[in-house]
Amino acid sequence: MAGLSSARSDQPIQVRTPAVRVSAGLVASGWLLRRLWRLVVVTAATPAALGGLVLVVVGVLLWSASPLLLLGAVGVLALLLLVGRLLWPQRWLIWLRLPVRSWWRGWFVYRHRWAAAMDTAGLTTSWRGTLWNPTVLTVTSTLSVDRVRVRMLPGQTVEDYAAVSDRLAQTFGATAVRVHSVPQRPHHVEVCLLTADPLTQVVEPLPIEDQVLTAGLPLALAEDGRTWRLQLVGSHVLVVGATGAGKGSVIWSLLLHLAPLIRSGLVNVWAVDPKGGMELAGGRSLFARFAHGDSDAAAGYEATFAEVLEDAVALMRRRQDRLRGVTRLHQPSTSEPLVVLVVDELAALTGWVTDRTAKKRIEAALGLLLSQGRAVGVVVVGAVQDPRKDVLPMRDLFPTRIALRLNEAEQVNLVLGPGARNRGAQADLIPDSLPGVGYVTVDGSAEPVRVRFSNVTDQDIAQLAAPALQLLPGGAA
Ligand SMILES: Nc1ncnc2c1ncn2[C@@H]1O[C@H](COP(=O)(O)OP(=O)(O)OP(=O)(O)O)[C@@H](O)[C@H]1O
Repeated sequence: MAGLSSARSDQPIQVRTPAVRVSAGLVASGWLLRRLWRLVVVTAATPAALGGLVLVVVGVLLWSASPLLLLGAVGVLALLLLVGRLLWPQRWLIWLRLPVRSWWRGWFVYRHRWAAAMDTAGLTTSWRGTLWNPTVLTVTSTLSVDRVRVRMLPGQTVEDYAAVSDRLAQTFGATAVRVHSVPQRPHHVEVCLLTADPLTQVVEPLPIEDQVLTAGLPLALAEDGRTWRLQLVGSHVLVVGATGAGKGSVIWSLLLHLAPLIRSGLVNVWAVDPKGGMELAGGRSLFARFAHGDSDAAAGYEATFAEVLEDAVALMRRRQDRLRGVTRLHQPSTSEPLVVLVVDELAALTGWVTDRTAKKRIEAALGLLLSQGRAVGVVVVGAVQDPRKDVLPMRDLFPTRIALRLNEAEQVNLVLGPGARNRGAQADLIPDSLPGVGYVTVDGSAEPVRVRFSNVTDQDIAQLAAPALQLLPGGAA
């Protein structure tokens, strides 16, 4: 063994492998093959490109048979497209117009200008003398937004793209750019470029649906044209907005979609309207409890609110006793409905209360409900104008937060969470002319979504609160 150790040499070991010499022709063919393979993959993965290719091949075949045949085929195709558009406008849009638009904008707007745009936005990297660009993976267009999925360069983060969103918007002629991470794809980022704003139009109440407690309540339209749904079971909802921002439309949209469930007994709404009942009185017939303050009450104006909240805490505790060890999330039923505590002006229960005893009772009850209520089917939906901590100390206990028009830029992060404004939630820049427009964040998904809540008119409210019409045989009311 001693021989082995004495065999060690102090000479450096040769670790560099000898260079393999490859002919230039081989390298060029390899490069060409890779490019061809990529073209095949991209064509096969893009229905519009595949369809275009098939059309070109058929066109060439027909032309070689007879030019007249090609002309006839083009005429028939144009007629079919026209009929399809008239008879099935939705399918025409989804199957033809949007794929073609995605393909067109993908190649001629984004990939065409991508390298220059990345360079001027500072998103390229130089490494060992080569300039590297993030890669565009896919482009999907709707009529109002282009979603560009990008593979980031090593070392980049989603925040790097969010920081230059204004530059990207200017480069590609978009009205705004939002940047999202992609779940389970840490190397990818989704850059959403807004080409038109569907939220400048007033949104009519969306159709009433069954199963909204599981699918989510369709309360608003998102800027990408999709319906935004509120998952109420298992969440508390905070709505913040300056005066006239449209907080009322959020609460009334919610009540509109809950109304059938209230009538069937699956949901109980307890309404607290500290503004003397001015805002919610129209929905009185829908509420299991309605506290609006009484200026003649012996115990004081705010004592009624404390009482309702304490009753909700007592109910919550009874449910906790029953459900302990049975389930971790209560499922609403007619025997044990979801209790939705709607508070129109939370500040009147927290910051502005003068009666110190009532204030303590309210704060204790609200804190208990917000920290323990959602698992047992007691949820709070609260609206407030001012999100500061001294007005609303427990705002972090709301998993769903909605920021309508706000007065100051600093308020955005207070409501939606740190970094929300950098990610595009500019709630302080929402104009007065767009009530009901706001940004929403839900715990667990970092990106704020821009939406417009449906506008519920006084007429809708009057109909909503009217007792359900009894249908007589033959359909007459
Ligand atoms: N989603 C909406 N779409 C269109 N108009 C809306 C919408 N929401 C509210 N409005 C209009 O904006 C105005 C103010 O709305 P609303 O009363 O709901 O605001 P608010 O935030 O509750 O204000 P305040 O705090 O002063 O009560 C109303 O005239 C209403 O018609």
